[in-house]
Amino acid sequence: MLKPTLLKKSFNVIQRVGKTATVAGLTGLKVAKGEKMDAYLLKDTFEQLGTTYIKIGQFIASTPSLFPREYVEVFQACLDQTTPLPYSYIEDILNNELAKKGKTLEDIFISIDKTPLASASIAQVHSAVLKNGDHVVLKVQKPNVDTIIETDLGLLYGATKIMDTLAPSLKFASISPIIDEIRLRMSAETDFLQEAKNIDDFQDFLQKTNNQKVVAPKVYHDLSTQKVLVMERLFGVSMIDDVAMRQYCKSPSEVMVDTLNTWFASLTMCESFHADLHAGNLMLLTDGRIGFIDFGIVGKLEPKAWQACVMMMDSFSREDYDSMAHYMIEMGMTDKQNLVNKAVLSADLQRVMKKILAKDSLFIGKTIDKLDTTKLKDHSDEINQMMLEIFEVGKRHGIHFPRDFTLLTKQVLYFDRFMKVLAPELNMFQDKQITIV
Ligand SMILES: Nc1ncnc2c1ncn2[C@@H]1O[C@H](COP(=O)(O)OP(=O)(O)OP(=O)(O)O)[C@@H](O)[C@H]1O
Repeated sequence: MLKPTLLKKSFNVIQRVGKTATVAGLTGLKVAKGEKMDAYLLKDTFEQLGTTYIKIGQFIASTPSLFPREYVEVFQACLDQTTPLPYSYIEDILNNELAKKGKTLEDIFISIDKTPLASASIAQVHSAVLKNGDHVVLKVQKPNVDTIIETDLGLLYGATKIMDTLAPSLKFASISPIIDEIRLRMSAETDFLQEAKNIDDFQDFLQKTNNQKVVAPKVYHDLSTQKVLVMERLFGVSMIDDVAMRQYCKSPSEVMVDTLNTWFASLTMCESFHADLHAGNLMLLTDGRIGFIDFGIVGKLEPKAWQACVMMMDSFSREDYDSMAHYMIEMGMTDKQNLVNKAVLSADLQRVMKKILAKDSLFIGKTIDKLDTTKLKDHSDEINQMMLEIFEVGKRHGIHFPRDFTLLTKQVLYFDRFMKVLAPELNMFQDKQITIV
């Protein structure tokens, strides 16, 4: 039974999300000054409301094309760490899932550590040892996560529809596609068989490219189900900790170069690319190799779209706006290609970009390739703003970037953030050690 307070909360949230989304340019409005405080309040509310809202919060953080910068920034700190569930709940799920395979815990494990390695909103991770002596980790989906998400999203969707009928002028309809998108991402994240496939694809790619520097944990398919993922346990340190990393490598910067080269290569050579590679999902192993973990969120990009994206950035660095417009059209969805007026788009890009470049002394009179790149890293804000402006200009001209381009942008911003700690001297797009295409 739905509690009225829950329903009220949902309406409250939808109202706030509605404001966020409409403010964000769906209606072209600008964000008011007090908006940052609102963003903090909303983030706190989401953290309290649990799984679905935390995931929505993370969606906001990763979709600068849709939400105002204030919200994107504040939601980047949306915490997905929860108080661990007592092991008895996890054991119940393990028993149920293994029973589907005709197995029992006693058949398979010597031991399972009851203290989790990690506990987030969707899953809890425990280490264990198999009967054959292999060290593994068990990623176990928390009870009823799928039902909770479906109910919450259903409620939000329903609330949107009601608001839409009652107050059509508020443009709540624009939120339904957002909820659809979140539902799509969440259903992928709650299907561990899909995650297992993503890991397999990545391992095929490593093998195909003869990459000896990076690994992903081997999946134990015969023990894995939609709710339990059994994987090889990797031993090492998280790349959040650059001091700990130095025990196993000469320079974190070299590790960063190998990480970036592998990820960029995966964009065109792997079935999918890892789209949630924050420093916590990267490990430096005790043997010096790099471990990619947590393949719950992946993206797919047509090689042609990625090539066009790189060419677009290149055109921008040469201040060649005609060429920039050409590649932007190539990147976007093709159905309206013929309707986009390239000359007007080019002029629009030139106007907007020049305005941004003129705002900051760092950029005055310089093309990107002539900038002091050490300073460039301190200006990621301006770079983010440029990305947002490119999205905006595109939108005005009817160009819709590929869906997974948002995931790609988010990932690049992630790299940008932790490179500041691990490799402050490195410039992702200019360093000769890094191969982007
Ligand atoms: N194969 C592995 N070997 C060693 N440790 C692992 C492995 N897989 C996961 N872990 C540990 O468990 C933590 C959580 O795992 P994972 O990121 O897959 O779960 P999650 O629920 O998606 O978490 P989050 O949403 O915080 O990224 C990792 O940060 C890491 O510390």
